[in-house]
Amino acid sequence: MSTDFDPVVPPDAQAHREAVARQLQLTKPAGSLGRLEDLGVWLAACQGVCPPKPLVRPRVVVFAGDHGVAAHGVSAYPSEVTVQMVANILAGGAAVNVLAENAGATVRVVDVAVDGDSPAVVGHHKVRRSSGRIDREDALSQLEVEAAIAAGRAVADEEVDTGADVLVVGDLGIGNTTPSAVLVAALTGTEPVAVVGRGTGVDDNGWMRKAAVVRDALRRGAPLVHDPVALVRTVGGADLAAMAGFLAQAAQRRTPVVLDGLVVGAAALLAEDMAPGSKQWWVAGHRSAEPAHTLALAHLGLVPLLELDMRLGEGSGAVAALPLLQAAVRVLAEMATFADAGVAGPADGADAEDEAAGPEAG
Ligand SMILES: Cc1cc2ncn([C@H]3O[C@H](COP(=O)(O)O)[C@@H](O)[C@H]3O)c2cc1C
Ligand SMILES: O=C(O)c1cccnc1
Repeated sequence: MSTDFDPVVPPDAQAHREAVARQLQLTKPAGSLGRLEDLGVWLAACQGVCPPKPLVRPRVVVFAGDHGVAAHGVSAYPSEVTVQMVANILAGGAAVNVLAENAGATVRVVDVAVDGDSPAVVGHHKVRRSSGRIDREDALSQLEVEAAIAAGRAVADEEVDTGADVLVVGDLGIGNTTPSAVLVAALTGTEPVAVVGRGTGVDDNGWMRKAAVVRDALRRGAPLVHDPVALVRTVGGADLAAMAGFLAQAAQRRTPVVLDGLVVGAAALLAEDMAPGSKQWWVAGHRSAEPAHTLALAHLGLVPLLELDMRLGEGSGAVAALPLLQAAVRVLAEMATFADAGVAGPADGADAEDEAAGPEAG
């Protein structure tokens, strides 16, 4: 079944140890590159090799889908924008395209549930047109939720099989911050008002309509919090289900993923429940300005790399962080060691070796 996952294999402990030791041999005071060092160690462990190989094929996958709630005043923009933005991404004009090009990454769009005929996207993974209006009806049928999760998994397999060495997940779909807020509230046990943000920039009246929709949907979803598939079927959507399948499958395929903001964060909560331990293969690219994103990150125990007050989606915050991953790998692989460079190491009595034996991250 599309919803059964094998136990997650953690990133490689031996490569992790070697990377921690190598960081101490490089020509810098121990620990002086801070979290950039941890990032390099994690990527070496994900690759199972130290020094790690440069990231040569970063790939961004944007999952697009519409939402029935968008017709009820929860967004500052109309639903037509979704299909129009799919075209914009395919033409290379969206923020994610520019940020991806800046990082040497390529972008793919997967139409899972766009309400209209989206222009040519590679492969057919469409589950339905728009997900159901979650405050009154289920987002998906049982067959549809299984198809959506399977689609996300198949896309992850395709990307890994064609050489992606790091994956970035993005979202596109007017209204999608509403089901995402519901999922985060349900899975973190939070009050509706604390998860409702401005999304694309709704005004006060829009915010109140959104809060009412979140409250009603949360009531429908509350009994299902221990069943992630039932939860996303009832109060999520096809795009969120596909993202969850993609995230869990990336972990199955031992491929690192950079997470984006609230929408991807909601899918990550689902994926971690579907395949516990998957989060060891993810890094949080940024902290979105959406309040529910902070709750999702805290629940997953992930600390974001960037805090730029971004609130766009499309994978933009994750792609903005991608150059840090590339830098972290190169530092660990390309810096000279004290021995190579003829630079004196720590003075006698310094405790660099103690630090090497310290607790392992990740
Ligand atoms: C032009 C435009 C480009 C976008 N790119 C991502 N989003 C983001 O905003 C939408 C979610 O916010 P809400 O829940 O308030 O509708 C999604 O399309 C998401 O991908 C965009 C939104 C717009 C308007
Ligand atoms: O954080 C996000 O994922 C987000 C925020 C606003 C709009 N769309 C997505």
